[in-house]
Amino acid sequence: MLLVVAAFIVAFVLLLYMISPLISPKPLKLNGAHVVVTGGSSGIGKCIAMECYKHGAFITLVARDEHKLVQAKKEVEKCAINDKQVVLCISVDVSKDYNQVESVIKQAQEKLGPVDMLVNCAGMSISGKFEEVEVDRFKKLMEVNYLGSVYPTRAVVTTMKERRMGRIMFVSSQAGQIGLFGYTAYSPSKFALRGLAEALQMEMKPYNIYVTVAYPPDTDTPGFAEENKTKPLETRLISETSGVCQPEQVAKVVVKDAVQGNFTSSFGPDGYMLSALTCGMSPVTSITEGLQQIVTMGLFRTIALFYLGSFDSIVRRCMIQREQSKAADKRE
Ligand SMILES: NC(=O)C1=CN([C@@H]2O[C@H](COP(=O)(O)OP(=O)(O)OC[C@H]3O[C@@H](n4cnc5c(N)ncnc54)[C@H](OP(=O)(O)O)[C@@H]3O)[C@@H](O)[C@H]2O)C=CC1
Ligand SMILES: CCCCCCCCCCCCCCCC(=O)[C@@H](N)CO
Repeated sequence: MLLVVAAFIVAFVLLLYMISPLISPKPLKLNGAHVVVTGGSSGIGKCIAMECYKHGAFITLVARDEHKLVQAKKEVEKCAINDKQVVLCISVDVSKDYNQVESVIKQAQEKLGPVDMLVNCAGMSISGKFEEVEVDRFKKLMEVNYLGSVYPTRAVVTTMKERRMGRIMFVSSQAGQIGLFGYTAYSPSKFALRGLAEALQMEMKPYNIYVTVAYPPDTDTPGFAEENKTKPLETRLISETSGVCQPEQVAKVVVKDAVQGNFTSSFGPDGYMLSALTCGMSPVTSITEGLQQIVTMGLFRTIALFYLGSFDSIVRRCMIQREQSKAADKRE
C-alpha cells in the first residue's frame, strides 16, 4: 500500500516537472509599448516595425544610414493607429562599440520610456565557397550578426529585469538551423544566436522576460537582392527548396510569436519541420508544441534524409557541370 502511494507521489512530481516548463507566458500588450528594432530601416526589420506600429507601439529604428532611416520612419508612420504614436531614429553601428550602443539605447529610453521589446534584426549575409570567401568576412559576419545582437540586448536587459517584463527577439535564419553549401561564413553567425538565446532565456525566465529566435527562409528584401548578386548556384538551388517569402508575412508571424513569448518562430511548412527537428534542448512554450515535437521527431528526420540526399545530388551535379564546362573551355 505504502509503495503504491509513494509511486503515485513520484509520478505526480515527475509530471509536474515535465509540465512546469510548458506553461505559456502572458502575451505582451503592444499598444503603448516601446519597441526597438535594429535593422529597422530596411527589409524584414522595417516590416516588423510597421507591424508593431499597427498595434499601437512606439518605435525606435536603429541602423547606420541616416537617409534610409528617415525614409523608413515615413513609411512606418503611415501605419499609425492613433496620433500619440512616435517613431524615433537612431544612427549607430550595432557591431562596433558597446558603449556607443548603450548610450543610444539610453537616449531612446529617455525619450520613449523603457524598452518593452527589442528586435535584433540588423544583419547581413555573404555567400560563397569556403575557400573563396575573404578571410576577414568570417569575422565581419560574427561581428554584425552575433555581436550586433549581443550589444543591444546587453543594453536593455538590466532595465527589463528591474521591471520584471520584456521580450527579446533574435532574427536568425533557416541557415541558422541547417548548415548549407555557400554559408560557411553566414550559418555559424546565425547558429550562434540560438546558443545565446537558449542560455539567455534560462537566465531571464524568472524575471518574466521571454526570448524568441526567428528562423525566416529566403525573404524578398534589399539585403536578399544584394546577396543574390554573388550567390553560388548550389546555394540558390538548395535554398529554393523552401521558397521566397514576403517580408510583411514574415513580420506578422515573428511579431505574433514574440508577443506570445514563443521561443521559436518559424515560417512555412519547411520552417515548421526544421524547427521541430532541431528543437534539441530548447525551451518549450506550450503543451501543444511539446507534444508535436515528441510525436513528429522520427517522421521529420526520415523526411530530412530525403532532403539531404537531394542537396547532395545538387552539389554533385553542379560540380560535374562545372568540370565539363572547364574541359570544354580548354578544348576551345
Ligand atoms: N532576406 C532574407 O532572405 C533573410 C534575412 N534574414 C536575416 O534578417 C535580417 C534582416 O535581413 P534583410 O531585411 O534581408 O536585410 P536588409 O539588408 O534589407 O536590411 C538590413 C538592415 O540592417 C541594418 N544594418 C546592417 N548592418 C548594421 C550594423 N552594423 N549596424 C546597424 N544596423 C545595421 C541595415 O541598415 P544600414 O545598412 O543603414 O546600417 C538595414 O536596416 C538579417 O539579420 C538577415 O540575416 C534571415 C533569413 C532570410
Ligand atoms: C524535415 C526537414 C525539412 C528540411 C527543409 C530544408 C530547407 C532548407 C532551405 C534553407 C534555406 C536557407 C535560407 C537562408 C536565408 C537567408 O538567411 C539569406 N537569404 C539571408 O539573406
